[in-house]
Amino acid sequence: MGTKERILVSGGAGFIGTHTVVQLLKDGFKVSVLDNLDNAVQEALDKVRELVGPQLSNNLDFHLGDIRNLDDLEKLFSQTKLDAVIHFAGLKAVGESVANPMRYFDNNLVGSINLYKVMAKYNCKKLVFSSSATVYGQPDRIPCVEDFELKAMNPYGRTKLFLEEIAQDLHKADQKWRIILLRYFNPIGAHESGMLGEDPRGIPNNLMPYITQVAVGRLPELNVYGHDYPTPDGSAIRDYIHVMDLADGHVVALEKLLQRNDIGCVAYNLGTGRGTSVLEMVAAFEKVSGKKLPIKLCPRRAGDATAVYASTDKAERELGWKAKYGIDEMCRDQWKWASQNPWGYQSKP
Ligand SMILES: NC(=O)c1ccc[n+]([C@@H]2O[C@H](COP(=O)([O-])OP(=O)(O)OC[C@H]3O[C@@H](n4cnc5c(N)ncnc54)[C@H](O)[C@@H]3O)[C@@H](O)[C@H]2O)c1
Ligand SMILES: O=c1ccn([C@@H]2O[C@H](COP(=O)(O)OP(=O)(O)O[C@H]3O[C@H](CO)[C@@H](O)[C@H](O)[C@H]3O)[C@@H](O)[C@H]2O)c(=O)[nH]1
Repeated sequence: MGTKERILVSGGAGFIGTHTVVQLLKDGFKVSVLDNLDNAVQEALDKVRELVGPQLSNNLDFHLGDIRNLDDLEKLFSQTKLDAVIHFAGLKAVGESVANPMRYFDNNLVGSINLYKVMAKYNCKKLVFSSSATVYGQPDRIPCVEDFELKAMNPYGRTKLFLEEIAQDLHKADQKWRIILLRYFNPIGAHESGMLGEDPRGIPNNLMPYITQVAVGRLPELNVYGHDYPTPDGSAIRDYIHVMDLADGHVVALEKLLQRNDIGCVAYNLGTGRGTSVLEMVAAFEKVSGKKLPIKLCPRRAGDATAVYASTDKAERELGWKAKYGIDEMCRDQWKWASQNPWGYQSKP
């Protein structure tokens, strides 16, 4: 297979980024990763290289840099011809964004605007953007359909909402832009090899990393936030999606972006279309890991929705993409990663 275009993957050392880079390299793309390692480590990209082997690793280069710094972007774009960008770089902790909104506006908004300026200057106007189901706010109806009204519930969500609107405006002003906005539901799981996975810094905010750290003994028990929701078991429902399905979704979106000139600026949900409750997730994880997870039933977490899941029709119809994996495979791969790497990419501190 010959090599294809060169893709800039901003934030490519992070959780979703590393899994996507593996699939891009395997698909024959050349990849330049730009990451400031704010929430990632170099070792993650070493694992990517190990996974794809020495030959495909030649198609991967890493640039330590920050999208808030125009010089870092200029340096990269002036030295390398980039054909498209998958833009993952950003901060994503909802609670932190409430406490420190300026950090989120600076990193996610200013950083992305810088990136788009430099992309335009170097005539690289093909973009896949990491949006989020957070743009649906507390949806009035489920499943969430792409043309629902959007709303932000917190500063993190506001950055995603603004960035979707900024992308629409960019395209309105200059039709050479081709932009795909991917709204991820709840990405979990890990590469099936157990070599790549999510490695959050500090105490995890999200359900699956928390469950994992309880299972390996790093945390004593799981707090289940809310057991009085109007759902069958009283806990909240989300649409969890295997990170490898998500990675494949990026590859198909990118292929479409490169092949078609009638993309415009368009949003797709990436989810499975199925909802799973917190307690169902605990049970599924216990089954694959053989570990009993101590849980504590706690009050609802402020700002959480009762039930959120995706309509996947549009992605199926227009991208030809559908998630392959279910909850059991997500838990299996999450456990493989965690049991092989209980302290993530680095050894026990
Ligand atoms: N994981 C989720 O639940 C989820 C859900 C919806 C959307 N998203 C979005 O997907 C994207 C990737 O998420 P992830 O889960 O892989 O997170 P992550 O934190 O693992 O990856 C983000 C990467 O971006 C890098 N980064 C952050 N700020 C940067 C900057 N200014 N310059 C250069 N690099 C920078 C980080 O070091 C990290 O490697 C984010 O934009 C996130 O908001 C994630
Ligand atoms: O220790 C925990 C952590 C979470 N939960 C619950 O588990 C569910 C899922 O929570 P979490 O994993 O934090 O995901 P969300 O709150 O759905 O938000 C994630 O998914 C959104 C949609 O993609 C993104 O926008 C957010 O950035 C990302 O954190 C919620 O009901 C939480 O209350 C617990 O019960 N205990």
